[in-house]
Amino acid sequence: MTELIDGNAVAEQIRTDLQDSIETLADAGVRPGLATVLMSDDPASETYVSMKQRDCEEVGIEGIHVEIDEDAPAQELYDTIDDLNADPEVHGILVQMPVVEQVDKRRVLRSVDPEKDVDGFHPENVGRLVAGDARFKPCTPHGIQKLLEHHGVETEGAEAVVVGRSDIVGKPMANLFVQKEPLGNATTTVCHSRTADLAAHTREADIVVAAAGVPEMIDGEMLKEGATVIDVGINRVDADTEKGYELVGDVDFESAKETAGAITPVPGGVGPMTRAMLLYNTVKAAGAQQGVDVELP
Ligand SMILES: Nc1nc2c(c(=O)[nH]1)N[C@@H](CN(C=O)c1ccc(C(=O)N[C@@H](CCC(=O)O)C(=O)O)cc1)CN2
Repeated sequence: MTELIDGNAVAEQIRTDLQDSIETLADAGVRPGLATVLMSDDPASETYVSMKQRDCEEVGIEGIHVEIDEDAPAQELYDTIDDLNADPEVHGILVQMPVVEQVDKRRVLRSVDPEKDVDGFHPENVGRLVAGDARFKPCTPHGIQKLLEHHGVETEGAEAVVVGRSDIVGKPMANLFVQKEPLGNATTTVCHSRTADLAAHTREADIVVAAAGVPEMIDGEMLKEGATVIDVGINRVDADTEKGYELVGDVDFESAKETAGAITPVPGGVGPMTRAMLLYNTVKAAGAQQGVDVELP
């Protein structure tokens, strides 16, 4: 029987477990603050940011949302980041990606104070992750590690294939899998758009992380029997539904579940975990900045 890896359930558990740390901070007079910044009219980005703000409210984090017109000069975004860096009530800053074309993405990543960089995208934090001394693990790959842990999936000695090499998922996921630490120690291959024979790699994998952004590109024939399949893709494809689209992953779920031992659904798999780990990083940031020892789940 194929096991369904329920991201909503694990995320709910993490939010519940974070309550103790949030209370510890409250006892010290600290309310964690997370600023989300959106400079885009992409409907998916708007959805994600409002979900993140709703999560903050639910767990007792102060959510601050800044929306910048997508046609505004890039300087408005750079100035906003400077203001949030200087605001002592803001412990975490997240600039929703992708940013509009007039903005220099690398400048944005460099501008966020590394101690408030709850995405873990600042070059200093990327370097620390690679060096095995992560300050903030990027939310999606960290969430995937938590899913694997909750479902007892062994990474040590496993063959892991990461499909996709994005800065947000593919690269940090591969870096976490190769670390000499729990939920690491995997023999890791990164496949991408120029990989000659993708299926030859995925068929050897005990763990497949699909993060290429191509709807349903991985099917059951491309998998090893019993593999754990983590689907990061959240693609909106036209459909005859109320919203005019449906969400599909990078994995063809119906086909893959015939071969996989365990699999995440879309929606309800990795997405909720990305949001839960953002709360986790915000609580961690608040504790570090205010000198309060918080125990994290
Ligand atoms: N600054 C960042 N930008 C982006 C990140 C990130 O980690 N930091 N990741 C992605 C997408 N993402 C976060 O913003 C994200 C994707 C999906 C979900 C989610 O909860 N998905 C739900 C379905 C939501 C829906 O109905 O559309 C699910 O899968 O169940 C949360 C966050 C890009 N940008």
